[in-house]
Amino acid sequence: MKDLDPSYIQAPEHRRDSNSIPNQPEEIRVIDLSRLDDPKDIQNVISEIGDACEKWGFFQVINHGVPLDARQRVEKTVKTFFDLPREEKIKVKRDEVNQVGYHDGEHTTNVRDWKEVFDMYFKNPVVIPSSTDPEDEGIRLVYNKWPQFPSDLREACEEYARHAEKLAFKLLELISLSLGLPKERFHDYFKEQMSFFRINRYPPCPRPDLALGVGHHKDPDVLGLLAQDEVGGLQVRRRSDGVWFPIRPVPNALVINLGNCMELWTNDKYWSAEHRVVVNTTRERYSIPFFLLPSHDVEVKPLEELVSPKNPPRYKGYKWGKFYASRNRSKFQNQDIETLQVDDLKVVT
Ligand SMILES: O=C(O)CCC(=O)C(=O)O
Ligand SMILES: [Fe+2]
Repeated sequence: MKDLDPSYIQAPEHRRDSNSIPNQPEEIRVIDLSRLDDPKDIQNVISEIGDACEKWGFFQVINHGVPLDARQRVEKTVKTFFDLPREEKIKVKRDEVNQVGYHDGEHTTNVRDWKEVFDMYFKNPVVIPSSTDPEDEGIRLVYNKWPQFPSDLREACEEYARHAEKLAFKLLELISLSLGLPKERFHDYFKEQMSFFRINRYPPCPRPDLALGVGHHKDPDVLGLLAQDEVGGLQVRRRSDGVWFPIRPVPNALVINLGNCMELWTNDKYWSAEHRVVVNTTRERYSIPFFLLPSHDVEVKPLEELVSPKNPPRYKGYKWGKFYASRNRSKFQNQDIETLQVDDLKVVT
C-alpha cells in the first residue's frame, strides 16, 4: 500500500467510494447557447436553464462565445508555471493578507485537498473587505500577484477572464428571466465585484480511494463557470436524493453552477449543489473556474419579489463582504472548525 500524508485522508463517509454512483448516470443538461440566435428558441433555452437551476444547480453550455484559443493559451502558460520547482512558485504564494497567487495547502473543510492552485481577482486591484480582524469592517485594495515567468501568463489569464465575465453576465440575465424577473435585476450588485479566477492542477494521486482533489463543498459565489479538461473527476450531488453523479467532460463546454448567493436570493427555488473532485493514479487534471462574486457591500437575502406570506424568507441574510471575510478568516486561523457555511444562516422554522 502506498503512503499518503495523513492530512489528505478524508473521513470514511466523504471518500470516493462511500456514495454510490449509478451505473447509468443521469446526464447533466448540455445547453447549446447558439440557440439564442433563433428568436423562436429563446424561451425554450430560458426554461431549460431554469429547470437545471432548480433540479441540479448545475448545467453545461456549448457555443458559449468564450474562444477556444483563449482557453488553450491559459492552459499552456499555466502548465509552464506549475511545472516550475516549488521554490519558484512560492515566490507568488498567497498569504493571510493577500489571498491571491499560488498555494498548495487548501483545506475545503478540515482535510487537505490534493491539488495546487493559482488565484487572481478579475478586477486588479480589487476592493475587498479586510479579512484578518473580525472587528475591522474596513475595506482595502488587493493587487494580483503575477510570476515573472512565464511572462505571458498574466495576459493570457486577463484575456480569458474578460470573455468569462461577459458570459457570466449573459447567463445571469437568462437566469433572471427564468425567474420571471427583469433581465437586469442583478446588475447593480456587481458595481465593485470581487470576481475571482482560479486555475486548479490535480496531480496523479497514489490513493484516490482516500484523498480528494477538492472535498465536498458548495461554492459561496453567485455563479461559477468552469472549464475542465478531458480527464474528468468533477462530481455533483443530486438535489432530490443526494446521490453523487459525474459531470462528463464535453469538449470545449463550460460547466455552470450556482453558488450560495443565488440560493439565498431565490429563497431556495434554485439550488447550489454540493460538489467534489475525485483524483486518479495516472493522469494530472486541470480545471479553470471563474467565480462571479458581488460587491462587498451587497446584502444577500431572499429577493422581495420571490417571497410571500406563503413562501416566507428562509434566510436571515448577510452582508456579502462580511461573510466572505469571516469565511476566509476561519480558513486561515482555525482549521479545526469547518468554515462558515451559508446553511448556518438559515432561519430555523
Ligand atoms: O476542478 C473542478 O472541477 C471543481 C473545482 C471546484 O469545485 C472549486 O474550485 O470550487
Ligand atoms: Fe467548487
